[in-house]
Amino acid sequence: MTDGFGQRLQGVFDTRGRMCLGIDPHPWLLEAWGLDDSGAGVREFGLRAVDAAAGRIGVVKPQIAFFERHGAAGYAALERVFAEARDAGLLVIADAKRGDIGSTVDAYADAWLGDESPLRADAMTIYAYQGLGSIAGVMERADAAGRGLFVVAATSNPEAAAIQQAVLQRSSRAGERVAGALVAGIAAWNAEREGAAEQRLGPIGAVIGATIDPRDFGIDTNEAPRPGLPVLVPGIGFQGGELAEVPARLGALAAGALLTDSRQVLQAGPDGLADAIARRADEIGALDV
Ligand SMILES: O=C(O)c1cc(=O)[nH]c(=O)n1[C@@H]1O[C@H](COP(=O)(O)O)[C@@H](O)[C@H]1O
Repeated sequence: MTDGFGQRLQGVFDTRGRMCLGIDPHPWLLEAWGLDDSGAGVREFGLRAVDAAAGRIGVVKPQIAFFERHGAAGYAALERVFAEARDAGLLVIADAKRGDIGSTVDAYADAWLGDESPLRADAMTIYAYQGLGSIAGVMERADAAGRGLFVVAATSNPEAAAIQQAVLQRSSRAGERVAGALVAGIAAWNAEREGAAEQRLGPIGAVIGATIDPRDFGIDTNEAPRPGLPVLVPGIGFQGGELAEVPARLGALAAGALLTDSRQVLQAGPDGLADAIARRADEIGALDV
């Protein structure tokens, strides 16, 4: 049986550290890198980013939106970038942020997590605002395939708080905040799986931004879930999140933290990127988690 996503992510933490490079080919970055804003441009950008990450860190997170802007050519570029990343031994998180009724979201899972899909990644980002039950099938599929999910919980953008801090009315978790209930629900799902007791990290994780305090979102940071919860932490650097504050803010959840940085590192340009990644990875490696 193949290792689960949680075990593979833990293996990366132990050997390559906790940095994830976000691959976000913004038009202004393409220009700064001397590349066209085209399918060929985003492919070249993605391949150079993978090349710079390989051997230095363990995870990359292509932001699908910037490839999707180029239609079929953008998707062809993504397939190449994913394949190169896999060949380089990097874990790939497809930042696709999908969500819908269960039967539709299952098809998204086929696209991003299916063994035969050319777009298969090791994990994807997903929304559960149509109910955690709407992604129950995807959680099962991901786990069965040794892949993972990062469920959007408490995001880095300030305008998200109104919805993510709202208090649930009708649910077995009535009275809890949306983000806190999602995190608790995921942790409970991870814990109920067969073999969970032996695993340090579960397959289903949460997105918790570096710019916010998870306690404001009703997220329990005092008690470590068992198995541990993978936590994708965006928002450091360009969005103002302070790396040094992340361990204290996440508290008991810091053990599962994967810190992702896109623009601040990418703006070093193709020639400076490898050094910029190495510097950021060192800063992350020095954190007390
Ligand atoms: O899921 C994400 O990665 C994500 C969640 C979140 O709360 N905030 C957030 O910025 N992101 C993504 O993380 C990346 C952040 O990029 P930088 O701000 O350039 O580091 C973008 O691709 C965002 O779409």
